[in-house]
Amino acid sequence: MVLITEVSLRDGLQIEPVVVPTEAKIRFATRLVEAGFSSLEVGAFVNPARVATMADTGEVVAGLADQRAACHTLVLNERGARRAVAAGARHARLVMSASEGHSEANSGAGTDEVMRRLARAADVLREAGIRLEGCIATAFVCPFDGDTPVERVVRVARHYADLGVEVLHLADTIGAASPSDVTRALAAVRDVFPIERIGLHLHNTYGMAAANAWAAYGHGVRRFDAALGGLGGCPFAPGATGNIAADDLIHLFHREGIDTGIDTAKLGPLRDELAGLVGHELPSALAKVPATPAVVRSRS
Ligand SMILES: CC(=O)SCCNC(=O)CCNC(=O)[C@H](O)C(C)(C)COP(=O)(O)OP(=O)(O)OC[C@H]1O[C@@H](n2cnc3c(N)ncnc32)[C@H](O)[C@@H]1OP(=O)(O)O
Repeated sequence: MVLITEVSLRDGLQIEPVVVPTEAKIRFATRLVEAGFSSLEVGAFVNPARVATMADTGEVVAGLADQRAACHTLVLNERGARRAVAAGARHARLVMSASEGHSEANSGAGTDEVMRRLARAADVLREAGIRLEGCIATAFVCPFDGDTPVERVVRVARHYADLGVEVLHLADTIGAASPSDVTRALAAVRDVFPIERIGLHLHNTYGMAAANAWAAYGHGVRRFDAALGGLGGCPFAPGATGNIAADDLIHLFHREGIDTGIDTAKLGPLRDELAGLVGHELPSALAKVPATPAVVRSRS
């Protein structure tokens, strides 16, 4: 069994020029849950002047309070943590970059300062009983600084462990990692988090996301972020394109006889709905092929 966190309402939408109405976000998240997703990323408590489409994250979280799925949101500072608490969030994902260049572009501060901010944010979140996960952006390659040394990744992982983070996510923010990069980083952080508490957040910029996911699976990783249709990208990382497509990744696992708990028959209509919300076609492989039940099936 693999846990796929569907991130289109956060990472998917954050790079889109349209602001999707709150009600449409809540409706789409509800349908994702009906399709079998038990974990979603639904927004980010960040400065709305920098990412306008995340301004309603509090309302989205509140609107999904009755859902049985875990609804995750990003928190990058104490202000964001207090907003998460006020919205009644039960899960939060701390985020910081491993590299200095992306940290400055994304968070407006270097990594030392962001570590201090996240410590204050984690205090607020823990106090409210919110479960913490931690994401390391640019864990493999930075668009400004180049390859990220694994020592920088391990340093952030240790900080997260000290803050009470339960699950560590390594993010290939610009989709430039290769399977050996994934192997190297996993080997380094496994001393800090056990493999069952490590997830991968992949982008498909250079077409290597599926290879990276499969390499990680071979090392024991069972948690993956993915966005339906391959929507997404970081607005503060030049050259970043879409997330690994949830529909393609689920197809890969199902063909390999690995269960995801997702009903693939529901993914096509959901992908169409998402394309309608953002106003353009989505780039996943499955978006381009006709539905062929003999191929798109679970062997598990
Ligand atoms: C790799 C990824 O894909 S991560 C996801 C994409 N990246 C993001 O969403 C991060 C975007 N960045 C940001 O939102 C900001 O840089 C933050 C929240 C990380 C830090 O903000 P800073 O600019 O350092 O905060 P600072 O304390 O200087 O405040 C600047 C303004 O933002 C506001 N602000 C700061 N944090 C928040 C927050 N969490 N929520 C709402 N407003 C905020 C402040 O009130 C202030 O507003 P003002 O100008 O009206 O006075």
